[in-house]
Amino acid sequence: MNKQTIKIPAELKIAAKQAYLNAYAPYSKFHVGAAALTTSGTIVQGCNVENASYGLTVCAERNCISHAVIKGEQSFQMIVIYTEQERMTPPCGACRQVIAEFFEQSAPVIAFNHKDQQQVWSVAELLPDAFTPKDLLDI
Ligand SMILES: O=c1ccn([C@H]2C[C@H](O)[C@@H](CO)O2)c(=O)[nH]1
Ligand SMILES: [Zn+2]
Repeated sequence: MNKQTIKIPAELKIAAKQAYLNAYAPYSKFHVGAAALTTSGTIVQGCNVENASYGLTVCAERNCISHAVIKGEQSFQMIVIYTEQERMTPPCGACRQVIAEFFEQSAPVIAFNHKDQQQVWSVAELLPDAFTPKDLLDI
């Protein structure tokens, strides 16, 4: 994965922005949209969904991946995360673990904002030496 040459489909960014509009974040007011491109080329969306019991909040990235799994998609090319923050929003630790379950180590995770600034990480950069299905092979 070359961060300079990675091609992000315009539709993927549009999908993340659209999901952002549905974020349910009355407590933090921190709205997040995500969209993932599956290996088969389809786009799935997610937004953060908070709860009055704060700890039950689910992030946009994990909702996006679960949404894909529900649709029968378990393999991905990339995921984009949209916020309207000056600082690009990286996935939290829980989301990094779930991303590592389904994405190649070299797959790009792209954060972008309303000014179309962006930051790209590989899955391996976000979660080096991740615990993944390969670590369960001995049981
Ligand atoms: O990458 C991130 C970071 C945070 N959040 C959500 C969780 C919570 O609803 C709010 C503030 O943490 O933003 C996401 O959805 N994705
Ligand atoms: Zn998260």
